Amino acid sequence: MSRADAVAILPAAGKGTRLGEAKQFLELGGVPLLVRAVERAAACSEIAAIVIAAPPGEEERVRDLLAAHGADAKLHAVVAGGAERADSVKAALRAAPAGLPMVAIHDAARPFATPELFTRVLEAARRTGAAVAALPCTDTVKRLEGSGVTTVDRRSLWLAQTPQCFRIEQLLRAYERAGNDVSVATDEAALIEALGEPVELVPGEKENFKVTDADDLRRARGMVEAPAAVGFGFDVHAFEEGRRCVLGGVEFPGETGLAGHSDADAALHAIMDAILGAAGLGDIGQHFPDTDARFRGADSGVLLQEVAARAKAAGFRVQNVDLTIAAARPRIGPRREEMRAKIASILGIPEARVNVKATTTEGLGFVGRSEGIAAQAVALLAR
Ligand SMILES: Nc1ccn([C@@H]2O[C@H](COP(=O)(O)OP(=O)(O)OP(=O)(O)O)[C@@H](O)[C@H]2O)c(=O)n1
Ligand SMILES: C[C@](O)(CO)[C@H](O)COP(=O)(O)O
Repeated sequence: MSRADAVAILPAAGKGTRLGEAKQFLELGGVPLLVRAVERAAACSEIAAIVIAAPPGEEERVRDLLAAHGADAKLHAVVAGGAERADSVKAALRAAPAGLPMVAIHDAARPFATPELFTRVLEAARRTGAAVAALPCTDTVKRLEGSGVTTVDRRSLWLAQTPQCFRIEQLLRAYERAGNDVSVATDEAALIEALGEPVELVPGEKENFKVTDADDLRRARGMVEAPAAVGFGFDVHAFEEGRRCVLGGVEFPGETGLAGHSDADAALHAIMDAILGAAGLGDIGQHFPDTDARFRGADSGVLLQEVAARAKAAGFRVQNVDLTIAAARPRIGPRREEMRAKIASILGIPEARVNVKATTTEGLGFVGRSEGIAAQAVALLAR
């Protein structure tokens, strides 16, 4: 029968040595890892209260983050964690509310455990005293000793996850018995095993992996973030006698050019804004301000290349671009394929992924009156 008899403890005081930075505050799709882990525990109806071990000095930050994400409904306390995982868990246990006989310990670095997994492990722990989510080993396991490799019988091997659930009195007894040896235990169940008492293994979840290194972080982000992003760009430049006419990276000799700080290529500017928009990087004015003398007369092709590089640095690759130029003159049609090739080569993508369209606006508006040129573009970027 289900009952709210458990406190969830989330150790979140680690330093993220293997990742290269503390990971509990890193965001997955705009939500910090720790907040996601708390949300999963809190969604289990059998969890009545949550205690978090934060990096010392970051307790307030953790409280504020949970409140900001509306994830603090079951929060009972945030305490300062310790140098080792066991120190953090013990500090949290000391702050657990009285009257709850069960504890579910769950890594703040496991953001994808389902609430049902908490329920299943708690049910087993009420039966056995101690239970752990774990996955059977599905790869062949090798042992390397010196230069000798042998194969280990995997049929009895399981990979432990969290939640790990216990009767609180039993876990406290295990800590007491372990004394100073506690820091060598990489999980809590090992302490119960050391007492010679049973631990039940409950089938875990493949998605409940621990974010330990950079590959794990990429995988976690891939699970929650959209695989692609779309952006829209729009630009207008007025004609100005005496300037070169450059559009879509192609020069139109003999045609009146456009006014602007750079070469005023409205078409490439629209593409740049579409890419920046998809990557969430603002607009070209922020990247190449017209108050900066370095961009006077700049080749917009070079700027577009730089924009694609900045989008790539932010984790995006341009997939395709669709451009529409609104111009009474020059005539775009005869130069369309040249423009496609130029844009594709600047972006480093096949020509088939660049489309160029043109309209004269049927004589209407500022374009129709030949006062200037407008360009619109959409870009699709993949992560
Ligand atoms: N002194 C510590 C060490 C770890 N943890 C927590 O225990 C969980 C599992 O630890 P791990 O994945 O190893 O995280 P880190 O200790 O941060 O990573 P690393 O070992 O690479 O430094 C994490 O939620 C981590 O914040 C903790 O509360 N206190
Ligand atoms: C508790 C644990 O997540 C079970 O797999 C694991 O042992 C934690 O180890 P870490 O080295 O602290 O990441």
